[in-house]
Amino acid sequence: MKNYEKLLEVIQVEKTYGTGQTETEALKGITFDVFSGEFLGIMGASGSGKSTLLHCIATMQKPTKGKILLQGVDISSFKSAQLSNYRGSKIGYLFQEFELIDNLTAKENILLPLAIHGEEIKSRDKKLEELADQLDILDVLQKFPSQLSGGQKQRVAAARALIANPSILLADEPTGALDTKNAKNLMEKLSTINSNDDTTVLMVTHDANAASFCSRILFIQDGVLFHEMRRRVPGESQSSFYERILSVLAQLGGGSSNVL
Ligand SMILES: Nc1ncnc2c1ncn2[C@@H]1O[C@H](COP(=O)(O)OP(=O)(O)OP(=O)(O)O)[C@@H](O)[C@H]1O
Repeated sequence: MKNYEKLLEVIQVEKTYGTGQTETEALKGITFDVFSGEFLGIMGASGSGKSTLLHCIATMQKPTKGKILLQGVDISSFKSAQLSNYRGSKIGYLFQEFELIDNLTAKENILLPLAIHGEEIKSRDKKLEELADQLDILDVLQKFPSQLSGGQKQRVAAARALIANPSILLADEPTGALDTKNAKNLMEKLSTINSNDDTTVLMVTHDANAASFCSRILFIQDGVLFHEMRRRVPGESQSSFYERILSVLAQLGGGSSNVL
């Protein structure tokens, strides 16, 4: 059994966009912890605030109120060098639409975050090889994004998000642009990396299949926490967890569909 430590604390976070008639309260005071080594899912209907939450954690948005602490330190207190370190090596970000750079090879895309942060790239050769092996992209490293399948593109993007050894991988709908087979393949690989390397993952998803790989799921409704569910240990099967996820989604208004 893993020894979980508190890695991230989200404390009463509120986020309001716009003012007056255009004002939208995307997050209305949300509180939860993320423990080191866990695979945490965030689910909720469209517009419930999931991406806003991830953007606040990634410092792409600033909460209107509340705090986010990484290992006890308020991320809003970071000055530019700390902020750059946080964005460059404490968090990794995996987007729905891959966001690879077309005129760089897969390998160059993966190493880009290190180049941006002025790291000695050679020292990461071992990490690159290890990730490429884990994500099954060793034979496409010299190819350009246009020469890759959607599944390969997302696995390259995952390697890029993980190359700097982040404390936490933030994944925003990582299977959203993939077919069922590639989605399952990506989730299996992320799940293995999560358990073997103890990489903490925080993943927003609409997809109950993808969510069934998580160890815990937070359900958000209208900017607040609606429900929390944990995969039973030891040994709840993925299919049993999947069925329980579907039943919560149904309460949230998702009907019998596996996608909200
Ligand atoms: N930049 C923005 N300016 C104004 N309103 C915004 C902005 N971004 C999001 N919103 C609003 O905030 C609310 C939450 O949006 P958010 O994108 O966080 O939801 P979500 O749960 O990720 O949705 P989806 O599943 O559709 O991606 C929505 O009402 C949305 O219209």
